[in-house]
Amino acid sequence: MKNCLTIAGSDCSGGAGIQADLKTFSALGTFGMSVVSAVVAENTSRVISIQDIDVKILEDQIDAVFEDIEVAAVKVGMLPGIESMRAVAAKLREYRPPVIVMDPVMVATGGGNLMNPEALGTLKKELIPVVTLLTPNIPEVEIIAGTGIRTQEDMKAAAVEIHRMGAQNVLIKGGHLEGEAYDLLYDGVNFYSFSAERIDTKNTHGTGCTLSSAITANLAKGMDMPSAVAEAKRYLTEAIRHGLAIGKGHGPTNHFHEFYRMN
Ligand SMILES: Nc1ncnc2c1ncn2[C@@H]1O[C@H](COP(=O)(O)OP(=O)(O)OP(=O)(O)O)[C@@H](O)[C@H]1O
Ligand SMILES: Cc1ncc(CO)c(N)n1
Repeated sequence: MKNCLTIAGSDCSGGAGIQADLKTFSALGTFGMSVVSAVVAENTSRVISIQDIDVKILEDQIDAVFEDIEVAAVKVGMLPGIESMRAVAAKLREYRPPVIVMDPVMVATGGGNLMNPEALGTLKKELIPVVTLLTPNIPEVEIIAGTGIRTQEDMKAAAVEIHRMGAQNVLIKGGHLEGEAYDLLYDGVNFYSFSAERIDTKNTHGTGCTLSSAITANLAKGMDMPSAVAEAKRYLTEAIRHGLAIGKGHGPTNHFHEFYRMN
């Protein structure tokens, strides 16, 4: 079995963050481990408050995993500010895991800032250059690349720009655009399109976390990048289709739908 590590925030309501990542890692047959970067008091409707984890114990958690266990792939999710970004970037440079997938989480589905906007420069300078794959949504692309995104051509241009910043691969998620659920992968040479039907639901809490951790698990299992993304998207689409009407706001994705188990 391959071992996957998520470095991310805790969502006490279980739909996003490390909780979504660990459920996905398990559902896809990998062994999941987690380093907590922040504790977020949130639910399907709102973010109440956030406590950043002290940098020392953030670093110690990463050391605890890497000094003892072989890590096939790392997923990085919410990093709340400059200090946590610097610490994680330094540890990733030190331990050099074979795969690093980063979801540059900025805002929760139900609203609420999860990243200090002042950390944008650190994200660009220290983290983007070390990642195997960056998986921004449209608003995150607009902030990172500094351009408005309305069309698939805009997505292509922004993917090239983010690749230039140092990300080996870029997957721009089109969930925030209208029409089909269209995502675009760029590996520095080729573009790959991934389309799925848009499911009419408000239960989309944790979709981004689920997709990036599914890609991480698939890469850990040895798939190439386009296959890992295609399979993860298939998993996610079914997890949304069977999404759970839990809570009063955006319910979570469902990791135990029959479709995926049977396939
Ligand atoms: N209603 C939907 N039906 C099908 N696929 C969807 C739907 N909404 C989003 N997706 C897909 O879910 C993935 C996540 O996309 P999105 O752009 O919503 O990311 P995100 O904003 O980072 O997610 P999160 O809500 O977790 O923050 C993408 O593959 C996107 O195409
Ligand atoms: C902890 C955490 N990470 C990521 C997201 C993105 O939806 C969230 N809502 N909460």
